Amino acid sequence: MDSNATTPLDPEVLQVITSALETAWGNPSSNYETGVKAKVLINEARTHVATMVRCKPENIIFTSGGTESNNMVLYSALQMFWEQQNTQATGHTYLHRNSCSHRNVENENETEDRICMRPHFITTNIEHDSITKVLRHFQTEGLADVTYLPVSKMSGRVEAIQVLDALRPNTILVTVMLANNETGVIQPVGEIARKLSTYSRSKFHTKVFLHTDASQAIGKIPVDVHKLGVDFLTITGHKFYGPRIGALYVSNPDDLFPIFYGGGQERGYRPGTENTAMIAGLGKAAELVVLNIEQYQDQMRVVRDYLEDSLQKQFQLRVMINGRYPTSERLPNTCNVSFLGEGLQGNKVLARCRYFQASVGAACHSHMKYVCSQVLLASGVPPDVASNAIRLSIGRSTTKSDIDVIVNDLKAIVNLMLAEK
Ligand SMILES: O=C(O)CC[SeH]
Repeated sequence: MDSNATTPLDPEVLQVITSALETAWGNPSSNYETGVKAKVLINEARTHVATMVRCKPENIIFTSGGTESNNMVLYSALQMFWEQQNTQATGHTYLHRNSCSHRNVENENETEDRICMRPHFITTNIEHDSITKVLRHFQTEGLADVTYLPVSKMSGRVEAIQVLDALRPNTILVTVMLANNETGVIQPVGEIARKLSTYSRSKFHTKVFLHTDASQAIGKIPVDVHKLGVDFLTITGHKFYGPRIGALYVSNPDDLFPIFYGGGQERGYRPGTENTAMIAGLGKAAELVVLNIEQYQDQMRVVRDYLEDSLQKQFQLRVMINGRYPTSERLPNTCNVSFLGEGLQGNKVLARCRYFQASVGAACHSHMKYVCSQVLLASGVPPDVASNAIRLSIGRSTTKSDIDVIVNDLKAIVNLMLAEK
């Protein structure tokens, strides 16, 4: 019941990986048969991943996972900003970042003719750490200014008008996740793209790039990069029954800069001898999504809704469904729920459940001393409710009979904990 943390390999994916490990071990850069065999698998996988997000194969770069894909976008944006400044004849003196790092434009009165501009990023306050911590690093190092837009406590979403209001002449990238990993709330990325493109060009005569981390959305809802209108989109294999690698959609590869250097693999954007078997597995996982996304989506939604109905019947006023807002859409598989009452902290309830495993929030925070989810607090969930939250995320194989077992397990544990008080 923690599919948003990770998913097992689909059996067909495992079979493809195993076969590739055995038969496609050659170096894909080698131009003899053994290498060519590997290269063919990689190109087939690229085509399947491209089809999954409705783009051309040449717009897909394979990476080690969502974190690397997100880092590539953010570091590329830094480079793009300086490329733009060095070529734009604007009358201002744009100093290189090293000469700006000691100066904080936001706190100094810069004379018009020597504006020391740093790139400006716009994001939200509910992003994954592989976005937030990179941007915090940029700020600490004086490399960029960042605006963290608060999502609405009434919808769990950020609105396009907030993005437009935050734009500055030096804004280079907007990054907003497509769906949140804890609440499942889907963000209006397509609407942001439509408004951002016209507004930034009319107001600042610059292109502001748009990225979305689609890690939690792919495999649960249809994802079409052209409908979304994004310049970059992050893909994470282990969220949709694929291997622990990832990919990055890039609308214009010329806008992408490598974050490390080596051989010419991935057209130089992501050097390193390719992980052929895992790439082949990612391609199979993508192929399965293309073939089955409607079925996956419907199955997950039916079971998730049955879960929430069952919890409300069993617990009535003692249960709160978090992340469900009248004006927002949610991923079909995510249920964030709190059992109300003193002593019913989410981690304590889960520690006593015997028939299923789940989490109180993002897996990458599980090492931290338990504090309630910052995402839930940001999304308007009161602290005493957020501290009692557990995240239940349905998988492709979760059934209604599974849900009956889980709800009965929760009922027994919560009643026991209440009786012990
Ligand atoms: O939300 C999760 O568990 C995956 C990201 Se760390």
